[in-house]
Amino acid sequence: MPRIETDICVIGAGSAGLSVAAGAVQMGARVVLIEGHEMGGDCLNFGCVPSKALLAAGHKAHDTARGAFGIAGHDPAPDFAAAKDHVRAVIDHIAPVDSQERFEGLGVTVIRDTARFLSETELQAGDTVIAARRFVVATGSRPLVPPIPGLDGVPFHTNETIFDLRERPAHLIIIGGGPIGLEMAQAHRRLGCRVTVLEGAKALGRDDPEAAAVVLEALRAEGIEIAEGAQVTAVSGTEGAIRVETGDGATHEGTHLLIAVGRQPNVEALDLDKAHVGHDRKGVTVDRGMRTTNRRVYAIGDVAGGAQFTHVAGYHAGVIIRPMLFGLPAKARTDHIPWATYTDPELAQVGLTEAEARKRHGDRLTVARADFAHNDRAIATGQARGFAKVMVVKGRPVGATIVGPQAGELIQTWALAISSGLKMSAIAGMIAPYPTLGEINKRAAGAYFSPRLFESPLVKRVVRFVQRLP
Ligand SMILES: Cc1cc2nc3c(=O)[nH]c(=O)nc-3n(C[C@H](O)[C@H](O)[C@H](O)COP(=O)(O)OP(=O)(O)OC[C@H]3O[C@@H](n4cnc5c(N)ncnc54)[C@H](O)[C@@H]3O)c2cc1C
Ligand SMILES: NC(=O)c1ccc[n+]([C@@H]2O[C@H](COP(=O)([O-])OP(=O)(O)OC[C@H]3O[C@@H](n4cnc5c(N)ncnc54)[C@H](O)[C@@H]3O)[C@@H](O)[C@H]2O)c1
Repeated sequence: MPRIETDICVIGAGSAGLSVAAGAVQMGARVVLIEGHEMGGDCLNFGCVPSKALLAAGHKAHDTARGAFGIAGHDPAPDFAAAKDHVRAVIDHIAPVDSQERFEGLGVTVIRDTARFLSETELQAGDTVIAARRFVVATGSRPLVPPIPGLDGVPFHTNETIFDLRERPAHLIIIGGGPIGLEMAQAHRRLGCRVTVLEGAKALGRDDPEAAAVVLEALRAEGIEIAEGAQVTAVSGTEGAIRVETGDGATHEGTHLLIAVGRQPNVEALDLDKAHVGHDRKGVTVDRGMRTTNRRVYAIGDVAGGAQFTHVAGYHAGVIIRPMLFGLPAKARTDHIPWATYTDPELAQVGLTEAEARKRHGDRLTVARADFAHNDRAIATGQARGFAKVMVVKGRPVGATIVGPQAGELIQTWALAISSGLKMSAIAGMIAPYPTLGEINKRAAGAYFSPRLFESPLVKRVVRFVQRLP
């Protein structure tokens, strides 16, 4: 049996594994990368990339249909299969960056097979045994398929199959009102499908409720039916005629079904027990340095059971490079991680939500806000709905929520402020070009200072005193 001795063995060529492999090999380590399925993992093949490409097609159809500013809209008759061609073309465009050829060109040994541990220091992929100084488990997650009665006898889609569907579903029922469910709901609605979302609790339940409400109102106004508190209890039917029953006694009928109720870590195939790597239902158990219960083994990205985003997977990779390559300590932070849901309007968050900040900081919290209704660029472009609010403690932001146009871009100001410990004065003192959507951030910072300036008796006394001077 072939045997490889290496410095670092990475399992999984998704966002997390690719980032660590590319970084480590370019800094001089010998790296083996093992991938059992598609290079690029979920984000490229079944996640971020296809979902944003499909949303882009949907947004284009919507804008064409709507018209505005004296320009007539017209029925774009969206070609569903052509939209899927766009999705495929986008994946193909990006794929070379994540490809086996590119990584081999960097000097990584790539093995295309499923990996499983043999012991604390060795694993096997295909017929090759790999012994490594350090292992990185970056095996990601897959869609959770809940044990709903009847589901095993009904055809359904997940994020792993929905992007291959080339015929437009007449009526798509989506179980789950999280980011996957709602992004897919809007993309399909705008491409001409009828869409029903069945959410067992609150849609976008991890986000600020006030901001989530803005998104939900916009989606409902487009004709997407969103039922909250609608836990799915039974599914029946065949392709083209699906029936879904919910705990509130309602029955929903549609032609296609998408399951989007969360994720499940990919741990089963790894034989983690043989390596003495602890794990549970949420994923591999890690400490703040992303180290598992076996000190030679790290776990990063979705499989580590924390926030499940591509940028978090990349961040984890950066955190473990320090100890693995340089023997230096490193800990992952979570207080500065942003995320965005790419519906129209977008919803973005970094740090604490208002409710979390209130719970943690009580009366020390100030919430500063600004509305897109007063942002001249948003008004000019007909996008003046939504707001930014910033949670501030002792003059520094501890969280920010933005719902509105380009929220995923705009949140980056606050992501920088929180990750670098900047004060609100840094944002208030920044000059933003006029007229930009980004002015909303400066305005929110200004809103933090205005009561302190305009409602302060001390300020007024000082001003009156200075005015008496010659
Ligand atoms: C529909 C959808 C939309 C999303 N949109 C966004 C978004 O807009 N922004 C964002 O930040 N995040 C988004 N995400 C989340 C993002 O895709 C994940 O957080 C990210 O892909 C996690 O990267 P990862 O490397 O941890 O795992 P993955 O990308 O899942 O990669 C893990 C890899 O490991 C391989 N593997 C598993 N087990 C083994 C084994 N035993 N041996 C060998 N190989 C193995 C798998 O085949 C896979 O290629 C989205 C997810 C979905 C599903
Ligand atoms: N824009 C982005 O960054 C983006 C986009 C998509 C996905 N993601 C990542 O993927 C992860 C998974 O997304 P998701 O939307 O699948 O999961 P999620 O956990 O965020 O949402 C799933 C929803 O399904 C509901 N649900 C569960 N069981 C149900 C049932 N039987 N009936 C009705 N509703 C039920 C839950 O209450 C929940 O609101 C996200 O947490 C995120 O990390 C990110």
